[in-house]
Amino acid sequence: MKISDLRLTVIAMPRNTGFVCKHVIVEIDADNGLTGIGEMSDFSHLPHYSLDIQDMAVVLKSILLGQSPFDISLLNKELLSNFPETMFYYEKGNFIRNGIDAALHDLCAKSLGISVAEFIGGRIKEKIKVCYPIFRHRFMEEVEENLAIVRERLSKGFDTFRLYVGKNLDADEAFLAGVKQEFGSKVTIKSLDFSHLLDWKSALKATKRLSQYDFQMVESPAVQNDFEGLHHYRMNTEYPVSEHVWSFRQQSEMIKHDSVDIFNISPIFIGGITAARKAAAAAEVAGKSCLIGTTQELSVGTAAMAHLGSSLVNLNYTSDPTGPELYIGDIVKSPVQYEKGYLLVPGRDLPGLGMELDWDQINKYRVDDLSWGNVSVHQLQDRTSQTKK
Ligand SMILES: O=C(O)C(=O)C[C@@H](O)[C@H](O)C(=O)O
Ligand SMILES: [Mg+2]
Ligand SMILES: [Mg+2]
Repeated sequence: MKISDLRLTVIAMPRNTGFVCKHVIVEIDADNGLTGIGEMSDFSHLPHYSLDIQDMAVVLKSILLGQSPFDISLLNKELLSNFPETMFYYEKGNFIRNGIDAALHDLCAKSLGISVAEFIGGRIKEKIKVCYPIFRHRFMEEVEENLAIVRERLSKGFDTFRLYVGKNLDADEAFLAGVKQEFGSKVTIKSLDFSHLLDWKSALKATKRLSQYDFQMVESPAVQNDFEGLHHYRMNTEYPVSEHVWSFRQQSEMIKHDSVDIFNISPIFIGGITAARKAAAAAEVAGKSCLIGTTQELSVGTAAMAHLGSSLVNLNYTSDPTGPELYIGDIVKSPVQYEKGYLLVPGRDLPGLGMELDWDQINKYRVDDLSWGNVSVHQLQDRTSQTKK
């Protein structure tokens, strides 16, 4: 089997909040007539520049065409040469590598008539506990809006949530108090996510203030790549600490500095299933746990994470992929399924990722390029369409 062609299609998908995320659907054709699909998810993150999609396709074809899709390690090495790791959370080169690597996994598994989970080592679990995101409060009036989201999601079986915090601690506190009062033990707050907005001491002070309420762990309580700061924070709190993995060098520093309890591993942020498996293996060797994070993918990207999560022996914490529940639409005929707050891993009977593109939906949401609309930094940080300053 040889790779014969590649196509990239840009999608602009609004969230229920009105915030629009741009994703790129990847199709890799093989000379046996099969097509592998992948997803470069959510380019709508800082930094505020965009990539030329036509030029990206030319570069990727120069790397992939004529190659065997089974040479996944070699092709990942080539992709890494072209789109190197950086020490930055939202490095767009990782998004590119992720979409290609997922499509290669889909293509190879399809050609063998097996699912991606089987292709990467088999299934430890058939469903993955996830939590629904409550985005950051900037104003007190957002508290009631967010309690209404919890109410609505609980009615749909989501009993676990994660809260982005740190911009308005009065509102964060009011929300946590409201959850405790209205829902009690029916609702679990998995984590407070500081999103690297505060230095470690400010995050520690905020954590102590909010610790009168119930939550299980804390994520990103220091500025990016402050490995010592994460360690200082971690030594001064009883909460497990998680951090996203955005490069092997960064993960290596976090292991050396004993910065975290949990590695938040998402294929999108480390550049694919192949790289994510290496990061999970490094975590296992270092005696650390993992959770599957998210950039909030569509169903193709979410399915890739479900297959990955299914195969991990150290996936010991509630994970985050809930993208298909956040967007107003999707781009596949049968979106991934959630049941009682679990993401269901596509069945063994479905080859590859188990996803089939829906071109009616794709044509409904497709756009020409990754150019930005009129969007502000706070909207990008908090994934909101709200314009109130
Ligand atoms: O855990 C996180 O941090 C995120 O989920 C980051 C979010 O910004 C996510 O990428 C999103 O687009 O909602
Ligand atoms: Mg996070
Ligand atoms: Mg995102």
